Amino acid sequence: MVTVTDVQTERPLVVAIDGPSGSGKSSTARGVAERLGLAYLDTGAMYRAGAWLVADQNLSGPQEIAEAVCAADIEIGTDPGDFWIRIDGTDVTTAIREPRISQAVSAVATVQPVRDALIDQQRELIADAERGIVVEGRDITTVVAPDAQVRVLLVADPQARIARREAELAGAASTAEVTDQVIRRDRDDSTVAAFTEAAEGVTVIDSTHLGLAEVIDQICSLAEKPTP
Ligand SMILES: Nc1ncnc2c1ncn2[C@@H]1O[C@H](COP(=O)(O)OP(=O)(O)OP(=O)(O)O)[C@@H](O)[C@H]1O
Ligand SMILES: Nc1ccn([C@H]2C[C@H](O)[C@@H](COP(=O)(O)O)O2)c(=O)n1
Repeated sequence: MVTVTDVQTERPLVVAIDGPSGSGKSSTARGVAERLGLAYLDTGAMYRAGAWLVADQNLSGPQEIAEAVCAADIEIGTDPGDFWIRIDGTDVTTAIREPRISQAVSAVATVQPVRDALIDQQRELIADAERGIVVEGRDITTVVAPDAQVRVLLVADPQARIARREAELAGAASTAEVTDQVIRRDRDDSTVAAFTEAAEGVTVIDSTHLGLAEVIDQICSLAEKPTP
């Protein structure tokens, strides 16, 4: 296996991708990781696993949520071709994508002790990725890995993001529910993570009128000339 390193520092390559809901972060990050032979970390899935646990145990309030999620054992796969996630030994790979979890996840992701615990774990996973990694979420370019050699804010118009999510859910949620999952969720999530504007040094890619392959091409081009 070839190891992708930043030639100037010999650090394994880290590609950080942030953006609002439905902008294409997961699909793009997986595609970049597959093309460059890197690992892939879906940090949103970790918050979703926490939300699944909170729903499963019928918990409420920041204190109960923090106690349960911070004590939980979250294991996550980093192979872009074989994603899985477990919490306390239960496989929740499929369950975390249910609309009820999308609706509830911000209430977990906005609890600061939960963020602190998951950010620590995310940094450990990045440090362990010897062949380099693509990491996507809301605070990767700013908090989790601000020293990543490639930092991208992936955006798209709200109408495009809602339409993409509606197409993906294929009637499983109403337009009002999808709009809530995209617009209200971004509003809540942006109270704890800065993904509505690019931080200094972060490249903005607007995917509104770009196909998935074009976005992957653009990020792979950035990876060919990473910031030291
Ligand atoms: N450039 C693109 N053009 C058209 N459709 C796209 C593009 N990128 C992603 N999609 C589609 O849009 C939908 C949302 O993409 P994806 O799940 O990758 O977004 P996301 O930013 O990770 O969303 P979330 O943060 O809500 O999980 C998927 O159905 C995906 O196939
Ligand atoms: N780094 C991150 C990643 C995700 N979140 C929150 C925001 C989302 O509502 C939720 C699920 O993420 P998704 O799977 O939709 O990308 O997790 C966050 O706060 N920070």
